[in-house]
Amino acid sequence: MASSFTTTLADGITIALPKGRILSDALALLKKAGFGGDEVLADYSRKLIVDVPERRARFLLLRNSDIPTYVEYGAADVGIVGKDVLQEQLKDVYEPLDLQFGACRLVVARPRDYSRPADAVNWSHIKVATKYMRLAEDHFSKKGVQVELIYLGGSVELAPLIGLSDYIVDLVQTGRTLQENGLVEVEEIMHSTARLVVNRASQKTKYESIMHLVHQLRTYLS
Ligand SMILES: Nc1ncnc2c1ncn2[C@@H]1O[C@H](COP(=O)(O)OP(=O)(O)OP(=O)(O)O)[C@@H](O)[C@H]1O
Ligand SMILES: O=P(O)(O)OC[C@H]1O[C@H](OP(=O)(O)OP(=O)(O)O)[C@H](O)[C@@H]1O
Repeated sequence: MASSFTTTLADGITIALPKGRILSDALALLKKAGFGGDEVLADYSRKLIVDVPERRARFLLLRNSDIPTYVEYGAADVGIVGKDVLQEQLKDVYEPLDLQFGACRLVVARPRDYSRPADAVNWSHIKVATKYMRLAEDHFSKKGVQVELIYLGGSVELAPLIGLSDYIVDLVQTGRTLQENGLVEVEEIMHSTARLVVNRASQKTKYESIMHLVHQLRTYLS
C-alpha cells in the first residue's frame, strides 16, 4: 500500500497538520478555503496520511513539534504550526501567513509564595523547567541571569511544586493551569499564534498551488 502514497497526488500539495489542540481550527480554516476538512477529521487518529484527491491535497498528521522539520526537508510542502515552535526551532522555512488562531503567550512563572525577589536583576543561579530551551536561554541571557535549564516535555507546571525547579517557562492561554497549581506569571517572553509555513523549494516548484492556498487561506481568515 505504501507505493500508492508515493504515486498519487504528484502534482498536488502535501499539508502537515499538528495532531494536538490547533488541529480543529486548522481544519476548519482549510475547509472554508476549499482544501478538505471533514475527510481528515473522519480518519484522524487512525491514519497518519489522509489523501483527498478531489482537492489535490494530502494531509500528514504529525506531532506539533515535528511540523517544521517535515516542511524544512520537503516531506511536506506546507504546514501549520505555532509561532512558539518556529521561534524555538528556527528552521529554514517561509512563513507567509499568520493564521490568527491558537493564540497563547510564553511566560516565566513561579510559585505564588516564592520567597526570592520578583526583580530579575536580583536573581542568581535559578533552576528553570521548560520545553522551550532556546527561548528560555535567550530570555535569561539577555537579562544577564544565570539559569540552569531543565528540559521537560509536558506538565511543566509540576516542576516548581515538587522542588525540581524554581521557575518555569511555559505557554499560557486562559491562565487556569497556572492558577490551579498555585503559580503566578512574572514575565512575558512572547505572543504566539498559528502560522502557515512553506518549504523553500516547494515555493518555487509548486508556486501556483501554494500561492492559491495562501490566497484562499488569507481570504477566509476571520
Ligand atoms: N493552552 C493553549 N492555548 C492555546 N494555544 C496553545 C495552548 N497551548 C499550546 N498552544 C498552541 O498550540 C500548539 C500546539 O500545542 P499542543 O499542546 O497541541 O502540542 P504539544 O503537546 O505542545 O506538542 P508536542 O506533542 O509536539 O510536544 C502550541 O505550539 C501553541 O502554539
Ligand atoms: O493557560 P491555560 O489555558 O491553562 O493553558 C496553558 C496550558 O496549556 C498547555 O499545556 P497542554 O494542555 O498542551 O499540556 P502539556 O502540559 O502536556 O503541554 C501549556 O503547556 C499549559 O500547561
